[in-house]
Amino acid sequence: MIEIAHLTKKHGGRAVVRDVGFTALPGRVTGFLGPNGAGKSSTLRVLLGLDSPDAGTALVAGVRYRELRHPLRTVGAVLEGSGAHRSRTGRAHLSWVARSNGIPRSRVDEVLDVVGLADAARKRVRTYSLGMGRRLAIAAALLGDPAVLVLDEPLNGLDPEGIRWVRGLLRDRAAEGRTVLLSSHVMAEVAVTADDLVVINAGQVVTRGTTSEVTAGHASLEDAFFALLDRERPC
Ligand SMILES: Nc1ncnc2c1ncn2[C@@H]1O[C@H](COP(=O)(O)OP(=O)(O)OP(=O)(O)O)[C@@H](O)[C@H]1O
Repeated sequence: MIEIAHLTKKHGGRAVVRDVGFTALPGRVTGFLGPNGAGKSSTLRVLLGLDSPDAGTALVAGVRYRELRHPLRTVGAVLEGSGAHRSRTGRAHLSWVARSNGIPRSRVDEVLDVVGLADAARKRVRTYSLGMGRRLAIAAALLGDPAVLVLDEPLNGLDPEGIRWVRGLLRDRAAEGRTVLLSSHVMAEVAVTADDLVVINAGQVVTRGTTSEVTAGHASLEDAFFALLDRERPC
C-alpha cells in the first residue's frame, strides 16, 4: 500500500506540491494524472526517497522509503530512462542491480523472460529502442519481486503495442495483489488501465476516486479531466 498524507514539497520557496493526500491500494492500479508541471514527478520523488518533503508523509508498506532495509524487495520504481549505463549489456545491468540489492542472480533470467528481453540481453543498452529501454527499466523494478510498483509516465513515447504490453503487465501485477501506481497524461490509456484515479493540478489533488466515479457524467476521461481543470481555473 502507498499512503501519502498532507504532502508539501517546495522548490526555491515555491510549493510545487501542496497538501497532497491519497492512498494506492493493493490489488488495484492507481492512475496519477495531471498536466505537465502539475507535481506528479515531485510527489513520486518524495515517495521514492529521492527528495525530502517540506511537510507531510509519503509511506510505502507503512514506512518511509529511506527506512526500508531492502527497498527493491518492497518497491520497484520506473522513472525516466532505463537507468542503465549505455555501454553495459541489459543482462550486465540487471546483474549489477541484483547484486547490489542482495537479490539472487537467478531472478535476472526470470525478469528478462517476463519483459521479453531474453534475446536482447547480451546487446548493449545503447542499441536498445525506447521501448526496449522501458522494458529493461521494468525488469529492474521487478527484480526484487516487490509488492509495490511505482512508474512515472511509463507509457510516454511507446507505440500502441508497447502501451498494450505495459498495460497488460500492470494489470497482471495488480491481479496478483500488488499495489501499482502510475503517473501519466495519456488519458485514454489510463482510463482502460487504472481502477482508481488521483487527479492533480498546480500541485493540488483536484479529485480522486474509482475510474468510473471520476468519469461519471462525461463521455471520456479526457472530458472529465478538462471539466475538472476548467472548474479549478479562476474566473
Ligand atoms: N528540482 C527542481 N527545481 C525547481 N523547480 C522544480 C524542480 N523539480 C520540479 N520543479 C517544478 O515543480 C513543478 C512540478 O514539476 P513536476 O515535474 O513534479 O510535474 P509533473 O506533473 O511531473 O510534470 P511533467 O508531466 O511535465 O513531468 C514544475 O513547475 C517544475 O518546474
